[in-house]
Amino acid sequence: MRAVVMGAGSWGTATAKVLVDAGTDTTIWARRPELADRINSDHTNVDYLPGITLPDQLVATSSIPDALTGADVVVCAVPSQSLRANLTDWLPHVTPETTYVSLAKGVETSTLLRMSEVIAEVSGVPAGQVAVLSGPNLAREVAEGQPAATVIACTDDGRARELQHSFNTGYFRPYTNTDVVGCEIGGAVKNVIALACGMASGVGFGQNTLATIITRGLAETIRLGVAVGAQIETLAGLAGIGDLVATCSSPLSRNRTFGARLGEGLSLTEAQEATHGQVAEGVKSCTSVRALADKFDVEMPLTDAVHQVCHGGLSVADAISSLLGRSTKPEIYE
Ligand SMILES: NC(=O)c1ccc[n+]([C@@H]2O[C@H](COP(=O)([O-])OP(=O)(O)OC[C@H]3O[C@@H](n4cnc5c(N)ncnc54)[C@H](O)[C@@H]3O)[C@@H](O)[C@H]2O)c1
Ligand SMILES: O=P(O)(O)OC[C@H](O)CO
Repeated sequence: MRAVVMGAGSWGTATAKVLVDAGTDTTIWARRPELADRINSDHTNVDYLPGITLPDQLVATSSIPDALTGADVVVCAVPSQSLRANLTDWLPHVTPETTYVSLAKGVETSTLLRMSEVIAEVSGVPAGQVAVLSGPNLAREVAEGQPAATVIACTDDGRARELQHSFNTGYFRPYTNTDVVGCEIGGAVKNVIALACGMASGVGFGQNTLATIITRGLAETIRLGVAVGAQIETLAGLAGIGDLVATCSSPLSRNRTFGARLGEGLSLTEAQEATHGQVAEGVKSCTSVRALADKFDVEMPLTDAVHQVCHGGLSVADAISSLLGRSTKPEIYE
């Protein structure tokens, strides 16, 4: 079995390392030839994972045909909003029987489709040929070989189990699940909630506030998930609460860090400049997650507030006042 990881950013590179460490024959595609050359010659990706040594067996290329021809598994490791355009370029070189694995955590803003739906629509393959890998997986920690678990979700359970084997290492433990919807909703919404946690932390609030946002963030994730067909158990698992806690708590999270910069008083443009091109998915996905919630008539006050701060000109202070000024209610409600 040969895997190709399409995208050599933080998570694409860490995932390629996992695959090689699991004994899978792996190629990584980088947009820039100089990055591919550096991975091949120095076994490093200093732009995204400085200080990490990549396995000698990892082969890099900047040629799309060379990367994709003959690949059994295509791992999609580009940002959510660019996946459709990238796939369109890749498709002529992909074998029809290929299994796709989506790493992207977002909802397409133009269509409100989840990433597995975008892959199935663009490629024309059945849903059972598309898997999702999602969990509490901060790229740097995984690349360092720190213990972590993840979920490989696919409606075709046999395919999920084959992939589980290809990604299983002594430090990275994949579980299977057939609930693709739950994994993708968990992954997309946690980025938005991490922005909210970052904002609170940037303002100077402590753990009570963060725990409140995480818990109420999970409540709105579950409301949306159930409305679109997810299983609650998935959202109580690694791709739900697991990823939510990791992302909302870690200074390594780009989303949390982006939110913290807004909380400290930086403008959206200043916060964007400070990311140095690395994607904070929640900034765009707060728009599509909010639109999906509107479509299914689901209440998501934290997502609304993040959207208003990022795209509606609301200050973080006013967002906090408006959230706390809402009418009181029972904790558990429909
Ligand atoms: N970094 C993590 O810790 C992590 C962990 C799990 C999941 N993810 C998810 O994986 C996906 C990829 O994240 P990442 O961390 O590798 O991102 P990144 O910003 O570090 O890298 C993105 C990669 O995609 C490439 N790319 C191709 N087309 C692009 C385009 N049009 N615009 C921008 N970049 C383009 C870039 O060159 C780069 O190699 C995201 O959806 C993210 O939410 C990230
Ligand atoms: O750095 P972030 O905020 O994109 O989050 C990284 C991962 O999704 C954590 O699982």
